[in-house]
Amino acid sequence: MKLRGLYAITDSQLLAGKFLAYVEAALDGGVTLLQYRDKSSDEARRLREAEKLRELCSRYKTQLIINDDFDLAARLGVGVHLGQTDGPLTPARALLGSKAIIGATCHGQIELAEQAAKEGASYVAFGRFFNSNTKPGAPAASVEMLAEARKRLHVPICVIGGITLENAEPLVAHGADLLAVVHGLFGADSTQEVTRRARAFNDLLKISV
Ligand SMILES: Cc1ncc(COP(=O)(O)OP(=O)(O)O)c(N)n1
Ligand SMILES: Cc1nc(C(=O)O)sc1CCOP(=O)(O)O
Ligand SMILES: [Mg+2]
Repeated sequence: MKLRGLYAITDSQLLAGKFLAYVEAALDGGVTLLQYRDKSSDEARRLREAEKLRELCSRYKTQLIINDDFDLAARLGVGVHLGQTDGPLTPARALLGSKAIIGATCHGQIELAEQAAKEGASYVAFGRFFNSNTKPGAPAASVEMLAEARKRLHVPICVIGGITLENAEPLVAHGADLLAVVHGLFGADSTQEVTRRARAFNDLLKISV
């Protein structure tokens, strides 16, 4: 099945004290991929939280992706997202198996995406498209590049970086399959608002949940 939909990404600071409640609210509104992104080195907590997310995802039939750490992904039997400095795709694919979802960061460079697709990436991620609270220093990507990438690539295209309900539409119109969002989804005042936003992102992608 082609990967398309809302790609929710967790943020340990933003979700402090409301982690599982906000994640479940998002899943309730419809999430195709959920990424566990925790940049700390507290391995025991990371394992505990990832296990809880795996259980939640299995209840909501959502695919869990671990950021950076393919050993943790292999331990849990889930997918992984790898940046340009997080290790090569080929051994990750060998470790996780042919069915695992493996994503690759490609910044604003179509050549990186072509290479990642050749090495077996399940989706390629371009960004940052807008100013991002979560990762302000990420390299920039443009809508023109996205349109060109759509013509050249046959793998699902994920977009990331400062995406909100207000600015996502042109990205969908220019070929994005997956909208990867932290603040624009979880930076909400209530669980009800998280669910409403998730549903609205799915409406933008014309996905019925
Ligand atoms: C879906 C998605 N796209 C891009 C990234 C960024 O990955 P990376 O460049 O490795 O940076 P960190 O997230 O690890 O700080 C991502 N995580 N997810
Ligand atoms: C983790 C990440 N990677 C990016 C990239 O461009 O590669 S932007 C980003 C942060 C996404 O969070 P928000 O939706 O809050 O901007
Ligand atoms: Mg990374």
